[in-house]
Amino acid sequence: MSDALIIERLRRIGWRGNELPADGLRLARVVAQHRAGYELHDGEHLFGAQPAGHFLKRGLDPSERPAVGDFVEFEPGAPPHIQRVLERRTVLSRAAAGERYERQIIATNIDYVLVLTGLDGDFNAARIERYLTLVEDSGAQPVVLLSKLDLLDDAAARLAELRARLPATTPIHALNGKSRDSAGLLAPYLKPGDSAVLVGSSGAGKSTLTNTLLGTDKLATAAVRAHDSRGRHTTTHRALLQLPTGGCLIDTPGMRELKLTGEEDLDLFADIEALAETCRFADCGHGSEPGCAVQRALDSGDLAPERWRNYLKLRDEREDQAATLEARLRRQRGGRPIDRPHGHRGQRERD
Ligand SMILES: Nc1nc2c(ncn2[C@@H]2O[C@H](COP(=O)(O)OP(=O)(O)OP(=O)(O)O)[C@@H](O)[C@H]2O)c(=O)[nH]1
Ligand SMILES: [Zn+2]
Repeated sequence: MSDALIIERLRRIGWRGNELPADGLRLARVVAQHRAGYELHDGEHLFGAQPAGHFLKRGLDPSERPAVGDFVEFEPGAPPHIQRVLERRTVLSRAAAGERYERQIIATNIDYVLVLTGLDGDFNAARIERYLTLVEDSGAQPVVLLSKLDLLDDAAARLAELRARLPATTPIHALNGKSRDSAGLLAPYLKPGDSAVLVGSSGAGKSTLTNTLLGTDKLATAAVRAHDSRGRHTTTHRALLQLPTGGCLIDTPGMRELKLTGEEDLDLFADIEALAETCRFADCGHGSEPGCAVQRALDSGDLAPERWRNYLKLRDEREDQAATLEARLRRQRGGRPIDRPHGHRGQRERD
């Protein structure tokens, strides 16, 4: 097979390089990771592969191992062995569950993260904000999609609420996931060579929209359904979908239950942080302290209680993760406490 054809196939699944590997190695993209190994795609075929021995060394930073979305060099064989991970363009990650603080990669080399929420009863602007926090710093561009527009008489109020909360640079599209028009609307995010992931809670309409993007009919929706042991319907795993627009959609189960990494900025809540800076006491708990700017703003209605709760939740999550990290560092240092820069006690009036 000619190099030109190999390159053309790799372009279809998002490869942007120019040079094919030498030394008998070949290029492919990681589209799934299982306990038993990896699934790779070369733009034409899907096949299994194993990581080379050096990826299994204890103590290796997990982020150095192949992850979904990676372009990798592999040695053909039975089975093929992944030798090297190419440099990542973007990295979506989250805090790994468990007692050790670790970043876990969800997907790499993603250009657009399509955050899907139903405009119906499921609508929750705070949750959308949390999803966006996860995308921040990944290098990928978030796009907010609101499905089930056709079920609402008037979505203007919900759209306005969301527009006011999100950064002006974040696109928001309300759509009907069942309508062909939606494929046209989203085409700019699914151009040839671009990779997108679709995230959103169960029932938001991910499968419906995916089928619309694929241009397949209702039959296909049924075909991708399966029943798990508890009889619930689940979406069977189709790791990489090549779309008619030339882009590809990576569907990874890891995107389904997103958790914050503790490393994101609280940028979306910069106004609240600025407000809290104006409390009389520097270490104000924003409860019943005199001169609390947050309580004042809540009383006057300048700060919506829901937004304040959402901010606290996000902050607590980050603090939990920081505490876990600190405990680990302390264990590593043989139990000695770590100097804390903000270790003051009691109330300290601002000067
Ligand atoms: N009217 C209307 N119904 C929609 C729309 N999008 C999805 N639905 C319906 O909402 C229900 C859930 O949609 P799915 O596509 O299965 O949702 P999902 O996000 O894939 O859900 P999981 O597979 O559980 O993760 C289905 O009955 C769809 O037909 C929409 O834009 N308009
Ligand atoms: Zn306060």
